[in-house]
Amino acid sequence: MSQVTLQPFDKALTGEIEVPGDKSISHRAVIFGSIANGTSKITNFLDGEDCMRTIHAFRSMGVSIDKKDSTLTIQGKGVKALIEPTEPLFFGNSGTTTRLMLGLLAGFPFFTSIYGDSSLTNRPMDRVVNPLKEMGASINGRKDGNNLPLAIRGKKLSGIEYRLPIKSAQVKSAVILAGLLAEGETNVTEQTQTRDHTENMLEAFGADIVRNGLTTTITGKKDLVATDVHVPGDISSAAFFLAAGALVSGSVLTLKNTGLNPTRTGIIDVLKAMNASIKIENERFISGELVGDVVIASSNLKGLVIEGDIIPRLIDEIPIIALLATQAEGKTIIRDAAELRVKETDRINAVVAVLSTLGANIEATEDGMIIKGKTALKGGEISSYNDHRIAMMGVIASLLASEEVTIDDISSIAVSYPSFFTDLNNVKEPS
Ligand SMILES: O=C(O)C1=C[C@@H](OP(=O)(O)O)[C@@H](O)[C@H](O)C1
Ligand SMILES: C=C(OP(=O)(O)O)C(=O)O
Repeated sequence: MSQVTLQPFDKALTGEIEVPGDKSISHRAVIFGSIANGTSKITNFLDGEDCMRTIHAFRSMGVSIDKKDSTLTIQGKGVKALIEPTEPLFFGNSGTTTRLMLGLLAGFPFFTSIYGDSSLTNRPMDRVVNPLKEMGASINGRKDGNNLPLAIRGKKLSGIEYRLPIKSAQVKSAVILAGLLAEGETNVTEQTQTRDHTENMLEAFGADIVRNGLTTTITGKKDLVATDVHVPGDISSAAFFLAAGALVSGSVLTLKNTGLNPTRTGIIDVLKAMNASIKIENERFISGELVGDVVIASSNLKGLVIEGDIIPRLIDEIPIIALLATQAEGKTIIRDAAELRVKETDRINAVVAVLSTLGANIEATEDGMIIKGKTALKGGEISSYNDHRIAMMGVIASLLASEEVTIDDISSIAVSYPSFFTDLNNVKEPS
C-alpha cells in the first residue's frame, strides 16, 4: 500500500514533458521481436510493470531479451525455437499481455498456464477464447475458460473469417496473432477502427498481411524478419498532462514526441471540441507511427457529448476526460462506453465515486456517465481502486482541489507510467 496526501496547488504548470513509451506498442514490439528471426533493437520501450509481464513470458519460453533502461535487444530465433515454460506465466494486471499472448499460446506446440492479479483474474477472456477455439485452440480454465487461471495446450490452428462482436483491439490482435501461426488465411473484420499498432508492426516485420478498410487478412506460417522499433510517447499517459495543462490556470505544457496515431487521438479531438487551446507541432513518422509535439494551454472549457465511433479512440482516457468535464461549462454526456466496466476496475463506478467525493456533479449510466459543470472541487479521501488510470486522474484532480486530497494507494501507477510524479514535479511552478 502506498498512500499519498496531496496539498492544494495554486501555481501553474509550465515546461516540457516527454512521456514514456507507448504501452500498446511496447507490448507488440516484444512480441514480434521475440517470434521474428534475428536481432531487434527496441528503443524508448515502456519500463512499466505491464510490459515487463510480456518480457517475462518470452524469457520463460527461452528468448534472450536484454534490457538496459528503456532499450531492449531481443535475439529472436523464430517461433520454432520457443520452448515450453516450466512455470505458470504470471501476467499481473495486464489485459493486453493476456489477450495478445493467448492468441500465440493457442498455436505454440506446447503447454502453458497463465494467471494474474485479482483484477485480471476477474476480467473476461471468452472474447478471445471463443474465436481461438473456432481456430482449433484448446483452452481450459475457470468459468468455462472465461477467467484466469487458464491452461493452454498448443494445437495446429486453422484460419477463420471472424467478425468482431465487440470493438476491441486486444481481441482483433489475438485473432491476428493466432492467424500468424495458423494454416491458411485468417480474415478479421471489425465494426469500427480500433488501434492498429499490431497491423502496423506486422507490416514492418514482413508478415503477409493485407488491410482493406475494416478487414485485415493474414496468411499464416510466414517467418517474420527482425526489425528495430522506436516506441513513441504514450498519448494515454500524455492525456493526464493535456488535461492538467487545460485545467490549471495559467499553464502552458508541451508534450514532446507523443504518439499521434489517428486511432488513438480521440482525446485531442475532445479537447478541441471542448474549446481547449491545443496545437500540434513537428509531426513526423517514426517506425511507422505518427509522432508530434502537443502544446496545451489553460482555457475555459465547454461540455459535449462523446459517443459512437470515437469511443475506442479514447477508451483509456475517459477517466481523465470525466475530470475535464467537471470543469467545463454545461453538460457532458459519455455513452457507448460499457467496456469501461471490465477494465482494471469498473471505471464508470470508480470515476463517479472519486469525482463525487471531490464535489463534482456526476452520475453513472449503464454505458457511461453524465457530468454537469462547472463545479469547484474540494478535498477528500479517495480510492484508486488499484487502477493506474484512476490513481493518476485522482492526482490531477488534487491540483484543482481547494483542500488536501488523500489517495489510498498509488502503487498501480507503475503499471503504465512509473515516472509520473517526477514528470509532474518538473512542470510545477515553485510556490
Ligand atoms: O490493444 C491494446 O493495446 C489495448 C486495447 C484497449 O483494450 P480493448 O481492446 O479491450 O478495448 C485498451 O483499453 C488497452 O489499454 C490496450
Ligand atoms: C485497460 C488498460 O490496459 P490492459 O487492458 O492492458 O490491462 C489500460 O491501460 O487502461
